[in-house]
Amino acid sequence: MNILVINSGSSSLKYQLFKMPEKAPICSGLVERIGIEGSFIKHTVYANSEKHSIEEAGFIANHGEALKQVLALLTQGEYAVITSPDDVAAVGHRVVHGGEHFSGPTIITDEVKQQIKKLFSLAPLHNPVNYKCIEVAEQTFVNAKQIAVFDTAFHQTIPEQAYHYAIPESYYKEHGIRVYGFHGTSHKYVSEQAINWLNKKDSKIISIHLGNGCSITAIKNGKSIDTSMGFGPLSGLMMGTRSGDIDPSVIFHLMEHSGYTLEQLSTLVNKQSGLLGVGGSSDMRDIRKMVNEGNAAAVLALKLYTYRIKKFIGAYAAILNGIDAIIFTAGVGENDSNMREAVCSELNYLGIELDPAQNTGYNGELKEINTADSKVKILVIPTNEEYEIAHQCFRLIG
Ligand SMILES: Nc1ncnc2c1ncn2[C@@H]1O[C@H](COP(=O)(O)OP(=O)(O)O)[C@@H](O)[C@H]1O
Ligand SMILES: CC(=O)OP(=O)(O)O
Ligand SMILES: [Mg+2]
Repeated sequence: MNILVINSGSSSLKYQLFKMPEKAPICSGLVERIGIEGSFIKHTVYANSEKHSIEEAGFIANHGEALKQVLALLTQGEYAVITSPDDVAAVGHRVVHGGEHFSGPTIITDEVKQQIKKLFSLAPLHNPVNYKCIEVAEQTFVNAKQIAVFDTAFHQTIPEQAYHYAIPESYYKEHGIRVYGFHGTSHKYVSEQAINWLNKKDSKIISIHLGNGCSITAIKNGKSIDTSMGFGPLSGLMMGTRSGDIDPSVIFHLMEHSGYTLEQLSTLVNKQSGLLGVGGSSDMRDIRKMVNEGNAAAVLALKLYTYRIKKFIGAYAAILNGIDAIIFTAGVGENDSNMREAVCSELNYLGIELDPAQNTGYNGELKEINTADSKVKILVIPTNEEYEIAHQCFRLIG
């Protein structure tokens, strides 16, 4: 059986087609820099233990356009892997916000779609796009099962003291206002890899997912016990275009004294802040280039971004009462060695010591980048949300 997985991130669209139960990828690909200059698609086909990739550059304005191009690559031309829509038995969709309703992989029905729709305003960069991808997949793969796997699911184990905001209980009970947490599929996947690597079940791990969206999770014995994103994927670390933590007084102030509307405020903190708002680009590669050219705004953006991660590592070391390993993953975490070095500097008090010689020449596989004496393992682990989603879908329907 073939399972196609569609993973829409805020700046990217990733996909993989797996042959199950072998868990063998037939093809994989990604569209990057959606909506900003320099968009491109990379499509890789695996056959006879070889892989062939093609890359196409050209501005891609939104996720709808990206998905259209992906479907064309899957079904047409030299690197097509699907001859009939019925080659695909199931489509696994990453859906970012599952709210209170979903704690595991779920067959998509009209009712499920309505619930995903209700959460649009809480995950404005994700749920609308996830919904759109579901509709396109339903029209394209008419006979396939459509399955949603939610970012929020892995964080269901977070205890009350971490998920309850310090507002009256009725807001939780009646309105579902609590920490949900996101990037759960990624934190689950990389922490399981780390636990295998450590060969230790009673583990204390800090997983740092730095993509366009960024979050950090404290994981004790394989279970999420706290995470930096909250009611929506907006709080915590500084991100590509999102502010991360901000005192709500700022919002009240802008409403009261500058006449900001709800929509303007949402746009400000979701789309115009973070690396883009402070440094001038949402993409860390651009920020690095600007820093090298001496751009002061980009230098400041990098400072804020790094500082916030360090602060959370300290907090999570405290709630875990120790750390066995920290994990760097996703676009920035996997590719930006300077970021890893800056985050780990002056954390020797916590037993975190990075080895600069190990921190270079990353080849896309799990790598330990700490010194031999470091008490804490520092791991770079490529995330694979698509693999985890395919696995969960297969368990549901296989
Ligand atoms: N070589 C690189 N060096 C630094 N940052 C990178 C590199 N490659 C990708 N990135 C960063 O990773 C981000 C994309 O990460 P990804 O996890 O794919 O994002 P998404 O949140 O859309 O899923 C880009 O916006 C960019 O900031
Ligand atoms: C939840 C989230 O921010 O996801 P992404 O980083 O893929 O945009
Ligand atoms: Mg992502």
